[in-house]
Amino acid sequence: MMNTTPLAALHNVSKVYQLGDVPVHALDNVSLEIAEGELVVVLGPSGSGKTTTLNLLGGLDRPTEGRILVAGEEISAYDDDALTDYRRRMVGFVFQFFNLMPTLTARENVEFALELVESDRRRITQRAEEILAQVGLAEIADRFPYQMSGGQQQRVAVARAVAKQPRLLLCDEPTGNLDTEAGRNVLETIQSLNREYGTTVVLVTHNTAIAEMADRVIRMHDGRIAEEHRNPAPKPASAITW
Ligand SMILES: Nc1ncnc2c1ncn2[C@@H]1O[C@H](COP(=O)(O)OP(=O)(O)OP(=O)(O)O)[C@@H](O)[C@H]1O
Repeated sequence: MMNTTPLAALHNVSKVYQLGDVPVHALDNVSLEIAEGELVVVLGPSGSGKTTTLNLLGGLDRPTEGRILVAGEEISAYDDDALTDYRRRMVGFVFQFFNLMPTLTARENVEFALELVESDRRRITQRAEEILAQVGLAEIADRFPYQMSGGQQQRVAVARAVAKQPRLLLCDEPTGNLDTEAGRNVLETIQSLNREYGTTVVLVTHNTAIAEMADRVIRMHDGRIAEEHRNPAPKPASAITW
């Protein structure tokens, strides 16, 4: 049984960016609930508000209007320090461009992220080892990013994001810079973390094929939710192609 209290909720959220004198309505009165353990794919054309939604959920930005609640915390009311603390405790991010530290190995990239939330050196080492094995990278843990394929780098980025066991994993176009096979591998990794650990995932993309792996699909258009449906039989990521 799914918990009925949503893990995350947007209530009548609007976001207006000011471009000089011109207001840009990135989100227009969006309401949305995300259940704990759900894997949600957000689709939509460029400029429809996908990244804005993700950034608001992740506490990288604040709404102009409306409320955002995550795990009972009203993050839209938080100041900068509280938001930083929220991101550290609750959120893992994966971006299109892997954003690994080029001078650190895969293992060190993961350990570096863990150091922000954990001080026990032994636990950091252990946890990094464990998560790299889980995403199938144990053998290349001591390589630097330039010694890895794009897909491997993105899996390190996923490992880094989930090492601290965040409640929410937010992925912005995680396969956008990868070929189909490497992209599929990354999606398999994300799906297995969702299935095995119940990590709630929100994945933003304009690749409609990826929607097949979702529990729920949300389509955005012009800063609004244009359509939303539950997927009765989500596909294993391994079966997706584009
Ligand atoms: N920091 C900002 N300053 C001004 N305008 C912004 C800013 N961020 C986003 N916007 C505008 O808000 C709207 C929504 O942008 P958003 O990035 O959320 O769309 P998106 O659906 O993620 O698009 P893409 O697929 O291209 O990433 C766009 O019109 C964009 O130009």
